[in-house]
Amino acid sequence: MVLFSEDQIHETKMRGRIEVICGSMFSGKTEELIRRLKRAKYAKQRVEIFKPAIDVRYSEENVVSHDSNTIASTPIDSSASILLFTSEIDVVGIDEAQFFDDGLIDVCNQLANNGVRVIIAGLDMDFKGKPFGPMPGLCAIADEVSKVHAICMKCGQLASFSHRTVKSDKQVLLGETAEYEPLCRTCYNRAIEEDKNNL
Ligand SMILES: Nc1ncnc2c1ncn2[C@@H]1O[C@H](COP(=O)(O)OP(=O)(O)O)[C@@H](O)[C@H]1O
Ligand SMILES: Cc1cn([C@H]2C[C@H](O)[C@@H](COP(=O)(O)O)O2)c(=O)[nH]c1=O
Ligand SMILES: [Zn+2]
Repeated sequence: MVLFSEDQIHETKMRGRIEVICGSMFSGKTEELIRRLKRAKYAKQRVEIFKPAIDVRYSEENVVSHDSNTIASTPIDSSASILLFTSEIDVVGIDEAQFFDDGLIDVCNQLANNGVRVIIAGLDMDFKGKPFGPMPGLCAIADEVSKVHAICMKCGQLASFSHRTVKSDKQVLLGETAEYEPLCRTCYNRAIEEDKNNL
């Protein structure tokens, strides 16, 4: 699998395609998204970046990684708004895609069919280990999916799961290290068993 995109044709030539960067929290999705978008800007491409307006964790306007890398973005409430901002655009970046409606799948297909390179970052699974929002559909239509991993906070192996450490059953609960920890499959299953026993 090609983990990081360094393909000259994909990066600098006008050709519609969909790239998905997915994984658990703290796996480097936003950093990788920002890296690809900054490279597109160096290549003098016209770039537009979107995030869900509900994601006000680090900034209302910018896309910001856990390591404080940042890039300016347009916060929007609905995936349909993306089409209003993307005439004359070469590359579209979307962060926290799991929070968008399912209409995002059609929007991304339309953009790619019109020659736009679409780069999407999002959580593939919620805290219950279930597929999150439009992410499975986006993975299905993507030309390339990069699954990235955090480091398990309990054993140091690669982590694919986001364990919620506070009591809440809502699917959407914004948070960082005070609310979530990335865990590998073994440590996640153990933590879920412990959570059940502590109810
Ligand atoms: N357990 C962890 N494993 C890996 N990176 C971590 C961990 N905890 C904190 N980080 C930090 O998170 C950064 C990745 O942040 P970010 O790109 O925002 O991730 P994501 O968008 O996937 O949540 C890493 O560079 C590192 O500084
Ligand atoms: C697992 C999980 C996460 N969230 C929230 C928590 C954060 O605000 C974002 C994920 O951000 P990151 O850039 O991937 O670290 O999503 C949630 O609402 N529900 C969940 O199940
Ligand atoms: Zn582990």
